[in-house]
Amino acid sequence: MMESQGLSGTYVSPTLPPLPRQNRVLLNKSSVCSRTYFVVVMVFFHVYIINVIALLLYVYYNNDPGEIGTSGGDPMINSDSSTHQPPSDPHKSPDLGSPVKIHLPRIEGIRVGHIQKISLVPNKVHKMRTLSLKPLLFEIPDFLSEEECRVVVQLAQLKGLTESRGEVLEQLDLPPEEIFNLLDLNQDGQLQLQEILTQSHARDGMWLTPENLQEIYAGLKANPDRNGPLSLEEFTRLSTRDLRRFPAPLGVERPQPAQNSRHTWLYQGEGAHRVLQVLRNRVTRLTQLPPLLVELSEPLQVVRYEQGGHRHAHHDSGLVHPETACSHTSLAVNVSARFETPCRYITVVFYLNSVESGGETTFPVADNRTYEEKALFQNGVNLLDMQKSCDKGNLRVKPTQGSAIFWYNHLSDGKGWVGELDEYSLHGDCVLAHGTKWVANNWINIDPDHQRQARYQKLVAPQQDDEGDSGVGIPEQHRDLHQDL
Ligand SMILES: O=C(O)CCC(=O)C(=O)O
Ligand SMILES: [Fe+2]
Repeated sequence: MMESQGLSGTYVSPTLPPLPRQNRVLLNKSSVCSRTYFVVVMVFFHVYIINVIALLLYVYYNNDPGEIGTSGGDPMINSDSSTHQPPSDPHKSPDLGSPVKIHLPRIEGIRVGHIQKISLVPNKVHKMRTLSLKPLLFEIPDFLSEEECRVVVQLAQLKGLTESRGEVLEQLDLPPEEIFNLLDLNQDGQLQLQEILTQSHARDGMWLTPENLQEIYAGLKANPDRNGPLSLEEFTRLSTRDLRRFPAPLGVERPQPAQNSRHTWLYQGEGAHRVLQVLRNRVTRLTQLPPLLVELSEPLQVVRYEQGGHRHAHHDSGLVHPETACSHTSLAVNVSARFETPCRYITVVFYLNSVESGGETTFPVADNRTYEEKALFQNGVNLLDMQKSCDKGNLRVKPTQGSAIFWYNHLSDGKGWVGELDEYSLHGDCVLAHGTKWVANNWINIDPDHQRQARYQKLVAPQQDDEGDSGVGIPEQHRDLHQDL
């Protein structure tokens, strides 16, 4: 009884005889235990507090107002949840010496046929329709007024149009070793499948026909591992015959001029014709991109096609690869990359007149379940060839005066910046059956390498850079109401 009192009680009556030694030891042990318990609890408590503080700091720095390349907060005010809000990510830009948060707004397509109301000009509501999700492609009827279309065409005529580079048929009279060497991008002495596939993305410089590529592709597939690589010896055996320039098919002796178009470039910056400046601002509102990114992009390209004119399927932008640099940033940032590509995040096409027959812009693989190079050349059909296969593509847009279409040539990188080339953005321009077709291309150039873009901006637009908001935030008056119907 006494023992149990001594063990469990905190105070021991002074009138009671001293506790046996063993019990005293037990008492001491008990107080040590409670101290240890207290220390452990305190340690946990502190760790918990530190975690909470770290979390708060993380949230704080992730919500810091952006600098270069940011949209400056809510990029697009939308009536419902259809607005894409890319997750934020703090990027360090050593050249700018400050953490930079990048949010490129990206308009959501929701589903094919979805219509959003957009406010682009005062007292007018435009309806923007989703044409495809892969690529993310929209059509905006009446984007330009008849008068604006007329002014753009006349300004182009005033400036003068030059012959667009035709696609020529020419036998390649280079020795196979040299062709092999040109194709061997990584210079490892072997041809990998990826190196051949890369060729099919090439734009104007395309110099092998799809048939040539198919032949080499078949050779790679025929190799024991079914995927190449090809040695020079194997390549020589395979392709010494009939290497021709794109897009003339083998056996064609006297091809028609393939493109039959003329073009010019119209500057849209300060001092340019009011209509051109207005159109540029409208594109900024449409895309919701930071104005500076739009301002620093290529001028407006105006193209006139005559009867028979067309453009084979191509990508407007290039593959994102460590070996490639963007044309617009390469000089400014002095990079020494092996290849240069126009980094066109977005293409906006304005139709300046209506076309009766032919001349559609076509997206051969839009919304296909998968994208496979070899699916472009199947059953004797070459989906890249607009002279033969225009009607075989998945989607065609008829040019209607004043309409605009726009699409993203790149995917998002998942952090709010420009990611990989969207291969589904492959498009071409069908043969114009008769008459004339006038279009304008507004390309928005953004380097997928954010640091290169930031350095470029710092160089070409230093004032805006120093102003804090970098001139790339969306001005209040540019914020649109995008409303889904
Ligand atoms: O004219 C068209 O419809 C599209 C033109 C085009 O894709 C281009 O010039 O890159
Ligand atoms: Fe194009």
